[in-house]
Amino acid sequence: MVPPKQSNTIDFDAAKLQRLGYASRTQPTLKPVSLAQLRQQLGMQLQTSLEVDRILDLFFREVQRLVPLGALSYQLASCDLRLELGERANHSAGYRLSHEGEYLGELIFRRSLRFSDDELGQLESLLASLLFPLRNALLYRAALQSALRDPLTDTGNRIAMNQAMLREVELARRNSQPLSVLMLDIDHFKQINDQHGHITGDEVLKAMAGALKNSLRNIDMIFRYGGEEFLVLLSNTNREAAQMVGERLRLAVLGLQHVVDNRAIELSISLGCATMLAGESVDSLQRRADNALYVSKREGRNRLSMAG
Ligand SMILES: Nc1nc2c(ncn2[C@@H]2O[C@H](COP(=O)(O)OP(=O)(O)OP(=O)(O)O)[C@@H](O)[C@H]2O)c(=O)[nH]1
Repeated sequence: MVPPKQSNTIDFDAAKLQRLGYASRTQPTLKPVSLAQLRQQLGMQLQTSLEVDRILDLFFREVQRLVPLGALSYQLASCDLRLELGERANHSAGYRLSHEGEYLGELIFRRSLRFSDDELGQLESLLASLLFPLRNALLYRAALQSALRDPLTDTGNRIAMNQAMLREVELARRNSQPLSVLMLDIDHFKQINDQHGHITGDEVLKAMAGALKNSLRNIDMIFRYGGEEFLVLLSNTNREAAQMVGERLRLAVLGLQHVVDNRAIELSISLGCATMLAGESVDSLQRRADNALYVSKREGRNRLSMAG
């Protein structure tokens, strides 16, 4: 941990916190305790979960038995983790967390009153109880993620795809929202492998996945379900919007300049799109998108076909 610095900050993010629903969350009043008691209790409580957000939520709640806080924010950019709890305020004390040289993220306490030196000492002491549970939760999260991701393209794998399809179909049905699926496949990929070798083939796969991801919204999900086959799940997206996204993806890949031996490899994809029908099953939705992809291949490739 590096020493804290107090700072006065202008509260640009309060509106965002409110939107996320954290601002209105009221904290139950817990009985005050001594520092030693709280450290002991935290040591046990924080081991009851392996979820980062649950651990930080517990920590935020418990610490306030000793030091009143307005908000706690945590971020670890390398893991795409960002968490905001409570209501933001002007005064902050920030800590860079690390454990045996391993960086565990940045944690900031905030409130409207300045922190006293005593309070900062207490916060630092309590932070020590957070390090082990937080590190374990981060390791667990990384293990879970690697079980669900394709390491070459950093997209979801087939297991993640099956889980997401079930979840999104159920959510779309419950919320009466549209859901669309795009299935896509690189054209003549075998030729690329045959002419330039598998390593180049792998590089093309990576570059293509990157181009697809850059053309999607954060909430869209992309999975590699076969060698050179990808599925994109577009939540809350109707047929017309999905058709636009599909075209955007097709053009993004067409515009990719992948150069090997001073020559650009020509790349294109074929796509099939289906939008969920009332009461439709996961299998049927996927099958209709796959059939549409087959139509695109049959009709000459480098095109998008919409399922009827
Ligand atoms: N480099 C590389 N190649 C792969 C990977 N997975 C599958 N492939 C190759 O992808 C190629 C797929 O070939 P096909 O199914 O014939 O399809 P295609 O050549 O793309 O032809 P169309 O889809 O009909 O346009 C095969 O040569 C596989 O070996 C991978 O992870 N890396």
